[in-house]
Amino acid sequence: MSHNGAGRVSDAGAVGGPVAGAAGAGAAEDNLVRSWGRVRAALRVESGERNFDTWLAPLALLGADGDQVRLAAPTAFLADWVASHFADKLRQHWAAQRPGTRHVAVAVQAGMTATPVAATPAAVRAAIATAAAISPAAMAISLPVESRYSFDNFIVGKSNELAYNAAQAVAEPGPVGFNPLFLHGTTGLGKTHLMHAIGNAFLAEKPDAKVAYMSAEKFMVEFLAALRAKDTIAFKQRLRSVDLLMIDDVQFIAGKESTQEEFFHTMNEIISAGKRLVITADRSPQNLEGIQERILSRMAWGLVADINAADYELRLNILHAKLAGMSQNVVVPAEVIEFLARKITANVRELEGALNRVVAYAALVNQPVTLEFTRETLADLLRAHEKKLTIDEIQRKVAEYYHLKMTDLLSARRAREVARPRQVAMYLAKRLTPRSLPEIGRRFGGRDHTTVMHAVKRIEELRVADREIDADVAHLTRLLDA
Ligand SMILES: Nc1ncnc2c1ncn2[C@@H]1O[C@H](COP(=O)(O)OP(=O)(O)OP(=O)(O)O)[C@@H](O)[C@H]1O
Repeated sequence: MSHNGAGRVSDAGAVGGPVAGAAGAGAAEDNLVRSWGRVRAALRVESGERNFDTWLAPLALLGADGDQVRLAAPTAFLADWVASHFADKLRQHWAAQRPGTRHVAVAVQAGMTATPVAATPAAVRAAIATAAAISPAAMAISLPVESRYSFDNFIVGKSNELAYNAAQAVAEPGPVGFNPLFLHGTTGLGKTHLMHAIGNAFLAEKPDAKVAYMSAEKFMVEFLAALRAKDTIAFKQRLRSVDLLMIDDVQFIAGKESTQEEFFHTMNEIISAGKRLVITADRSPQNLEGIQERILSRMAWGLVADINAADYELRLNILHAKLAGMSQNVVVPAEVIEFLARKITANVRELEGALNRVVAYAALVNQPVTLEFTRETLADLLRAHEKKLTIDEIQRKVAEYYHLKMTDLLSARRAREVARPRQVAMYLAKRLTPRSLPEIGRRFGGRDHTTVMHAVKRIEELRVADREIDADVAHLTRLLDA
């Protein structure tokens, strides 16, 4: 895919750039955030909800200077896509908001969360609200929760059931046995999802309640802005008047002393007033470094629930649920779902992203989703997850599968019942490992590289002509988890 038009892809500007960073609360940045809100609103209408959510919602505003606006995308794929499909629109809408804008650069910002602070729908809604002459200060408590995250579409398994049950308890009216609720787990395992689900369920029970959700980074940015504007009293009052306060990714304030001071007092006031507090972090309180002891012990007073990596069964259930919720009419065979669940193990965000990518691409190029199509579409992602398969493992599995001894497989015997499995093993070694033909030859009893080449060719032909061999190879590939 080419980086045409707006895709003057540059290095990612720092997250601490003019908009997303702590120092970015000035009037110019406010204007920029408001413009971004309007650009996004226009794009949402123009492109349709589905396209917008898939391709444009994950973008974050990094900043602007001269004739250029800088955006960030969480993956290279998305950056490419946006550059090649939305370049003109982005440029056109930005130029309308910010005269003189001639380029919109989309940078890849690895590790960026799906909803960076400067571009969460909440921030955008708040930005639009601000544009409609609500004072920026009102943003602090008016950050709405996202309706698309609910308890209903959170899939429960062993790794997250404690967190899920605790979250439900916090959302129910009536007394809660613990406060705060502290949810922790590594990235992309559903902490933010659960927070929004709490907010939605709480508001469903008590529509007049005041609910605030914000990232710890946003807490800091707003607090520092209030400090600068000598308006901290209003900041404190706004935040402490809520019925349910949720602070996401609290590890962000590690080492930020004045913010921690304020955070500690906010926590205390909320808890002692009997309001609910939910906090998330990427690790447990005892493993958070750079956070004041008194904050840690306050957190540990409540309920600390961890979310662990999803196991295979949960990954499978999540994929089925996400697929059922998709609007595209694309058939995804069970073997593809199983393949994704087997391969993408680290976090749910990535799992969901992989499924979206395959489905969106299949719809775009009008092709059926097959295992091969999935492998090709996700080649970069899968490479990163590849476990190092060795020739030795392949030989063992093949020998076992065909009920042969290893010594036979590696011997000089040419009888068909040994020679064919040997060719299959060579073929798999070539396809599934980065080893060269001469090296594979050496590992198969010192054979020449032309023998290996011949074996690979032969099996390729047989896979087309002989169903049984094709099924054997497919089965072995699965057994090898490749
Ligand atoms: N159990 C689950 N069921 C359904 N969807 C899930 C589940 N767990 C995670 N997800 C989805 O995975 C994506 C990432 O989750 P989320 O943003 O909540 O992660 P997180 O733990 O807050 O990550 P980070 O620490 O990076 O902010 C979301 O789209 C969320 O809906």
